[in-house]
Amino acid sequence: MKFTKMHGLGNDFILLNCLGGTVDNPSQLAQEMCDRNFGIGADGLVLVLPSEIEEADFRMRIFNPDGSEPEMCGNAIRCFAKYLYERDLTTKTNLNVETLAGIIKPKLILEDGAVKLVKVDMGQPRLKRSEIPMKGEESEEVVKEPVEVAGEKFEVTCVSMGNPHCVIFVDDADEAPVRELGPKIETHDLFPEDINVEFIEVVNEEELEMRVWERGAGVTLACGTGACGSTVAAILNDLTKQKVTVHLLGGDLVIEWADDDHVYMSGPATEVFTGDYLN
Ligand SMILES: N[C@@H](CCC[C@H](N)C(=O)O)C(=O)O
Repeated sequence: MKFTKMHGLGNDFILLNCLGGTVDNPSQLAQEMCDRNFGIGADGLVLVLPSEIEEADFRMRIFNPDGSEPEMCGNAIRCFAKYLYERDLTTKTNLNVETLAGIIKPKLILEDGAVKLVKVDMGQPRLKRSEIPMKGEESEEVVKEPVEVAGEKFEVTCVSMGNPHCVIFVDDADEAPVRELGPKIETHDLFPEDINVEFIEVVNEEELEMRVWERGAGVTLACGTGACGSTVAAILNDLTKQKVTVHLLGGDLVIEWADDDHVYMSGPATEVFTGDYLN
């Protein structure tokens, strides 16, 4: 089985070209291929699929290393768009991609014919409690809500970018208890579909420092939807301007929650190698 290994700021993926037919049991395959000791090793398995809906050019499915299927992945969709363009599978530089979070629109920014950056219209953030989803009485937004985890109290701001994010503001991102609290918050009773957890230090009005624990994956070097959700959370808390640079362990993303209520994410995508998986 031919595969391509790519990453977006160190958040790494295995891409499979399924334009001619999909794979059996992608959930199982993701668990095997993403294993860093017994497989190729990755934070997710991405299927490149045709779309059957008229407004979309292609369809992306992504599976976490634990086999679960999230609605969206920001870093993967930049890799997805670059993969299609560089393999001449499309000539379009503006794509409409069907995902479980709706149609997401990556735009390739070229320099001397090569893909330099990908700017993605990630759509509107969903703020209602039921949209995140989060248990409890319905509210228009979940901002600075007290939550008790492992005997400690935290204030959380929650945002859905198609997939769910729980944002906690901290004084020092490097000291954030990502590995200790991440898994406990991920599976907290409040979140019926589990949740991604972002620890955010506000550097200034235009910069955030982020550490992330991803649902179904654990610590990763970057999370695109997480950077978008965290920017929205920072703005809801009056902490930053509408456009910020988010510093992640793997590099920087520029995120803007624009006047049209859409969130825009700009960042790189990198191909690392191709191979043949012997299964
Ligand atoms: N790394 C991703 C998000 C991948 C999905 C996530 N683990 C989830 O379960 O929602 C990104 O770049 O957005």
